[in-house]
Amino acid sequence: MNINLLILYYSRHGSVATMAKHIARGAQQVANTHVVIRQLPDASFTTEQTSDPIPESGYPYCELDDLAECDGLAIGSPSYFGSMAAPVKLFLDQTSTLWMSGQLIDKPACAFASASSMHGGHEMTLQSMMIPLLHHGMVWAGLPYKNKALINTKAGGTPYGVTHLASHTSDTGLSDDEIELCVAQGKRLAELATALKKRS
Ligand SMILES: Cc1cc2nc3c(=O)[nH]c(=O)nc-3n(C[C@H](O)[C@H](O)[C@H](O)COP(=O)(O)O)c2cc1C
Repeated sequence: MNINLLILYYSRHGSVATMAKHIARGAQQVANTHVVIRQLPDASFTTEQTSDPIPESGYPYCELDDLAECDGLAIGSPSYFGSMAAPVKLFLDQTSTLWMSGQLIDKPACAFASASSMHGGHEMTLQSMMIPLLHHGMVWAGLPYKNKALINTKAGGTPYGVTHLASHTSDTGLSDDEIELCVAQGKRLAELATALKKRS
């Protein structure tokens, strides 16, 4: 049995994009896991999408079908004022048809985030993405404390999902603990997606 995981993110400066790649690496440690990575375009103030349909660089933009077809979801955003960034909310607000058809029920989901201050909303940002996915009936996949990096980290990383503490000025990238937690998060999502798909 194969499982399809969707890793969906918005990233303006690259931190969340880097996390997505490490989460994919973890997911790919689980046999028969196919990972699809998709990004989201910027949102404009007029709420019209102004981006070209094909991004200048990186992964294709996410379409609703990518979400409908996944067996598990990792969704990532920068922390903007302690919450998910507008492009992520805009995408989620277009998922009513999936909510009505119940297509995401009993599929596992996790969230990941990057924030530039230690107490500036890591958990709140994860929680903001968790709530709509719980409405969809998805099963939350956090990070258990058996991952020692959760205790050791001096930067990001929470039991609600992996985060990155980005620098205000020049970000030096993810810490070793943050990378370890990204990989653990991806692996756990793939394992849960496999178990839940077998059960259905
Ligand atoms: C509009 C805006 C609001 C932000 N709000 C917060 C915040 O509430 N807390 C925080 O720690 N960082 C905040 N930041 C910093 C970003 O979360 C941080 O730079 C993040 O790492 C960006 O991710 P990216 O590199 O994937 O774009 C904010 C940045 C912007 C542009």
